[in-house]
Order: sequence, then C-alpha cells, then structure tokens
Amino acid sequence: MNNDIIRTSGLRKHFGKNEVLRGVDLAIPRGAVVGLLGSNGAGKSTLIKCLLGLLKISAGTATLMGEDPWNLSAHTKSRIGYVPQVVHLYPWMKVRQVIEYTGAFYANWDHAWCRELLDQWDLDGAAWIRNLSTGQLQRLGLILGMGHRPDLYLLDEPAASLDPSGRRSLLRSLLEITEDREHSILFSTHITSDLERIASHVAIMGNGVIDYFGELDELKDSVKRIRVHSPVDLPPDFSVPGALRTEINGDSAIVAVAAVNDEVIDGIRDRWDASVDVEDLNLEDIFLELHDAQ
Ligand SMILES: Nc1ncnc2c1ncn2[C@@H]1O[C@H](COP(=O)(O)OP(=O)(O)OP(=O)(O)O)[C@@H](O)[C@H]1O
Repeated sequence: MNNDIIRTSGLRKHFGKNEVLRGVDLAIPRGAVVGLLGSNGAGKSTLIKCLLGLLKISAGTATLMGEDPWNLSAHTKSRIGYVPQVVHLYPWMKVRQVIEYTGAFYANWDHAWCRELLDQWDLDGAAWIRNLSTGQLQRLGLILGMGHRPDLYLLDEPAASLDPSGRRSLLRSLLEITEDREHSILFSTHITSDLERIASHVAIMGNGVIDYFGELDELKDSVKRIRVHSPVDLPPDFSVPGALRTEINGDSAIVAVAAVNDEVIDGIRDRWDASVDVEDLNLEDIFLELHDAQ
C-alpha cells in the first residue's frame, strides 16, 4: 500500500468549454504540509473541491486516503477537515451555538480544544454570527473545520482575511497539529511568508497543471539568482543552462536559474572569464520567476 494521502494522475476538470484543470499529477505523502501556490484563477479551489468530491472530475484519476473522492466513505469523510475560501454560516446563531451544532455531527468532536481555539483566536462565544467581521468569520470557519481533529486538512486560503495576529495564531495551531508528522495539510495561499513558515512541500499551479511539486527546501536550494560580471560586453544571446529569465546590461547579467549547481557556475566562469555571484531568493521571488518564465 502506498503512503500517499492524495494522489492524482492526469486529473482534468472543465466547466462547459472552460477547461480549468488540464492534467494534474500530484502525489502528496502522509504527514506533508503542502502549500498550494498559483495565480488568481489558476484552479486551486477547483482542485481542492475535486479532491473532496464536491466537484466531479471530468477525466483522469484521483484518490484521497486511497478512495475515489466522488465516493468517499463516511469514515474517510469524518477524517477530513475542509475550510472553504468563503465561510457561510447561519446568521441567527451565536458563535458557541454554531460550534455545538456542528460538533453534534461528529462522534469525536473536541469541545475542549474548540474552547481553547476560541480563546486563542479572540472570538467571543456569545457573539451573533451576523455581527462578525470577515476575519472573525474566517476564524470561526477554521474552528468548525478543525474541531473533529481530522487527519487531513484541506484549507482554501485559510489566512486570506486574517490580521497578522490571527495569522500567527493559526500558523502556531497548524504547527502543533503537524508536529507528529501523522496529520497532513493541503492549503492554498497567496501569502508566501506563511507558507515558508509551516510548509514541508510546495505545489505551484499554472494553467491548470502542477508546474512544480517538491520539498520547500529543495526548491529554495535549486532556484537562485546569479550575477555575472564579465571583462567584455556580453552578447545579446548570452545564455545560461536552466535560465528562467536573463537581463543583460553591457558586461553584466542577472539570471534567474532553475537548477544552479557547480557545473553551471564553472561553465560561465570558464566561458566568459567572468565573476559569478549566487544569491538566494525568497519564495515569493521564486514563485514570480517560475511564473514569469511560463
Ligand atoms: N462552478 C464553476 N462554474 C464555472 N466556472 C468555474 C466554477 N468554479 C470555478 N470556475 C472557474 O475556474 C477557474 C479557476 O477558479 P478557481 O476558483 O479554482 O481558481 P483559484 O486558483 O482558486 O483562484 P483564486 O486564487 O482567485 O482563489 C476560474 O476561471 C473560475 O471562473
């Protein structure tokens, strides 16, 4: 039996003529914390919904905890925690009431933990849902999606409406949850600094496919910016193997490279008699370089 909590192969989803997912291949190991990056409209929410069985895939295959998402067993459903991008709740209920109402659907609801999260996330249990701000609603949505202590968390932009202190509390809770390397998280986000703090893996989506999936550290080790200074002007066709983007300015060049290694650096030094400096990039820069290179 393989250890992947989520697996897709050639997963496609179209809405009428609009093909949003165009062959997604993904294998997420159990215990991974995966940050899903992609531009607006790239298909992140659609992928999460397909994995949950909220949308039926058009072609290809997918498994979640070894089951077909469209026919998940009740047991597997009870092990998933989903928090949608937009949280809709009953406006006539109070915060504590909606937590108790939701908890009643689960045999293993952790009431004590929910009280702790309410406290940590500064939510008033006596407040009316209709009076909550967008960020407070998102905090409550997270508690409702997590209260049954799921094994797999699918979080669609969980921090989008949170203020810095809310984001920090959420990240702390997610770090605690995943400490044991048994729980898995797939979360979409545009906030790369959050991703860098908690993710073990990164998936980058573009044009309905996964352009990159791998360990965060590996990605950061391989994509670099190099600065080349040559004694002579560099020609317009100056190129470096694996270059994502090249900016030439007389005798110097700045190049973003997908897979930097000693061979690449030595090759430039020998060919151009140039000095080469290698700079680390943060995840946001890496995402933009990979995105712009498409
Ligand atoms: N139910 C639907 N019917 C028709 N089109 C849809 C439906 N759901 C999503 N789409 C389309 O699929 C595309 C991808 O949307 P999706 O919400 O998955 O993107 P996303 O990567 O999550 O974007 P964002 O970062 O803006 O949240 C969009 O063009 C959207 O209009």
